[in-house]
Amino acid sequence: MDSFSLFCTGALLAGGLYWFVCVLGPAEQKGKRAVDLSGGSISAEKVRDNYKQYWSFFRRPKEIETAEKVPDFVDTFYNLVTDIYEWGWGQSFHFSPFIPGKSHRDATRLHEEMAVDLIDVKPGDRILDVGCGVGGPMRAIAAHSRAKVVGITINDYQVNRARMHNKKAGLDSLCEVVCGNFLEMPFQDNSFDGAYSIEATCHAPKLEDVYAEVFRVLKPGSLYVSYEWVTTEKYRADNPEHVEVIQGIERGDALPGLRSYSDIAEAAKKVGFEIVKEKDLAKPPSLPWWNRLKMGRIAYWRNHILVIVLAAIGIAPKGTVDVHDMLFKTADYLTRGGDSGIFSPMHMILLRKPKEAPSKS
Ligand SMILES: C=C(CC[C@@H](C)[C@H]1CC[C@H]2C3=CC[C@H]4[C@H](C)[C@@H](O)CC[C@]4(C)[C@H]3CC[C@]12C)C(C)C
Ligand SMILES: C[S@@+](CC[C@H](N)C(=O)[O-])C[C@H]1O[C@@H](n2cnc3c(N)ncnc32)[C@H](O)[C@@H]1O
Repeated sequence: MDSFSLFCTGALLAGGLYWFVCVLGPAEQKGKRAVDLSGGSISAEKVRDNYKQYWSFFRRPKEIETAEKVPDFVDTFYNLVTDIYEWGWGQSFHFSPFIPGKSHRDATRLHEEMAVDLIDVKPGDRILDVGCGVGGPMRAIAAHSRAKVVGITINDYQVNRARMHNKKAGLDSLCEVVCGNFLEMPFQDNSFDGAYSIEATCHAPKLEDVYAEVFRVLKPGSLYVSYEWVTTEKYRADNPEHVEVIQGIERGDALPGLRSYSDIAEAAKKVGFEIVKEKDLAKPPSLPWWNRLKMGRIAYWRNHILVIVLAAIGIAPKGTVDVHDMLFKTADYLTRGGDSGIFSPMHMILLRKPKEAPSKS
């Protein structure tokens, strides 16, 4: 081959690689690039070990005996997945019903705005985002309601990402992010005018514990809405396929056991909330929330090849391939959970802290 052909071949290969990594890299355009994938606060050489520890802890979610260790492993999980989520999904780490003619971004925003509309807040109110991720919902909600949103997440890498995004969006005067455990929140009693949680309380080993904390920090008379991950009335514990799907969802999403839809209101009543409304937002006429996962399948294959290449050449931490592989399989379990109707990630419950404390008899 003469030097001109060699040059052309090299340029073509380099151009192709640039296109594959930097242009085609994200499943959709989000801001995080494939070349920036990291293990969150975990140093690159420890990513694989942390993944193995995570995996052996959550392998059999229903058999986790040490519930007090769950928040630490959930923290590890978010160190491992936060960059991949941002790269392949965006800044809002949740699902939303499919809306024909609307982009995923718009459908996501509408699902978030619905939460704050339900809790009836006024501009200037102080509201709590329980399990805020990197703050996608928080920013949409602050911009829509002009309320001041305080978010809490167990993962310090997410705190930094969220603060950076808030600043970039010019919303840092309305959005504050705190690193902490939602099972023991660093907030005063009766200090919030409202609260919401979007697909986050499913990480709590006992739902009552997180609901009790939200109850404590809310002002009397104020509202709390939660979008819960649940098994539906179609789930049969004696059906091996149902069990496989639910276990697959639990393992790949750091869940210490999914709850049944019928347990949610019970937990809320137990800590003193009044039930205002309860509705599975995934049910018809809503269109499938899992459409987006199905539509992304080819992109996830491409992403997997990209992650393998980036890890092989030392740009991404080695364990990223294992983490991506786990998410790839989890996407399939979630899709099967949606298709079969045995799982919902948006069982909505709207709760009120009573104005008067119930009298002790
Ligand atoms: C509420 C939770 C997270 C819900 C979703 C935001 C995430 C659940 C599964 C994730 C993903 C699966 C497949 C990934 C794909 C292989 C990769 O190439 C790009 C990112 C994914 C699409 C990733 C994105 C986020 C999820 C959809 C839980 C944890 C309680
Ligand atoms: C799936 S993400 C959802 C994030 C956000 N609500 C959204 O929709 O983008 C779950 C969030 O809950 C947080 N979380 C889980 N367990 C927690 C705990 N014990 N204390 C505080 N945050 C927790 C995680 O750190 C993560 O930010």
